[in-house]
Amino acid sequence: MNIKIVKDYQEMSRKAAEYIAEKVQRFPFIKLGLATGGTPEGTYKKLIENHRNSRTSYRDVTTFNLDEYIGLSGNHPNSYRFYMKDHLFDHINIVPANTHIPKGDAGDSEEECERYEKLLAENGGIDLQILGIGKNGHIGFNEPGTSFQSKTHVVPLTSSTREANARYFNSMEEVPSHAITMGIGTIMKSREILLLVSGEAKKDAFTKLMNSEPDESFPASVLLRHPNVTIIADEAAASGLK
Ligand SMILES: N[C@@H]1[C@@H](O)[C@H](O)[C@@H](COP(=O)(O)O)O[C@@H]1O
Repeated sequence: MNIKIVKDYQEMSRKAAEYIAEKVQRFPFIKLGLATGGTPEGTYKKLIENHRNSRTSYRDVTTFNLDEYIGLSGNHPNSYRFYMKDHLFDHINIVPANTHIPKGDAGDSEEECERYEKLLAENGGIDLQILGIGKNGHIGFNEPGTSFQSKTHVVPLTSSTREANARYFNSMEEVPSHAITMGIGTIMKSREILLLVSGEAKKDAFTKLMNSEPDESFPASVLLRHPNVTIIADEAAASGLK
C-alpha cells in the first residue's frame, strides 16, 4: 500500500486529479472505475480544470461507476448518473456511450447486475478504480458482512448509509432503500485502486482500516489484500494514526 497523507481536502483533490490525469495521458484507452459521494467531488472539479488547461483527452476513455440507487432513472437529480454528468461527464470530452453506470430503473435489477458484471468482463475489467469509504467501512454500497467474493448485486441500504446520504434528498423517506453495487470481488479485480479519505468524519474508519486484518465485517479491509492500492488521506482523516 502506498499511503500519502496530505494537508486537507483541497490538496487531496489536487493530488488525486494529478494522479488520474497522468494515467489518462499515459494510457488514453484506460478503463476508469468511478465513485460518487462528497469525497471525489473536488477531484472531479480539478480533473475538469486540468482538461481545460492541459487538454487531457477523455475521447478514448471508458468509465464504470461503482453503484446506483434502485428506482431512480438517470435523469433524477439524486441518481448517480445525474451526479456524474453534473460533476464530470458534461465538462470533459468523454463519449457518453463509453460511460457505464448500473441502471437504477431497469425493470429487473438482478438481470441488470448480471449485464453489468458481464459488460465489465467484456471490456477487460477496470485499470484504475477510484474509491471512497463509508463511515462503517463500506466501499461502493457493500455494507459490513458482504462476501469478499461478491459480484455486482442488489443491496438493501443500512439505515446509517441512508442517513449519511439523506443530505442529498428532501427527506429521509425519499432516500431509496436499495441499490445496485459492484461487488467486493468485482472491485478487487481492478488492476489498481485509488482510495480517497477526507475529514474528521472518516477518522475512525481510516484508523480501523490501517489497524485491521482483512475481515468481511469491515468491507474496506479487503484492500489490504490488493497488490496495488494507493491511499490519499488528509490530515483530519489520518489524525487517529500513531
Ligand atoms: N455509495 C457511496 C460510496 O461509494 C461512497 O464512498 C460513500 C462515502 O461518501 P462520501 O464521500 O460522501 O463520504 O457514500 C456512498 O454510500
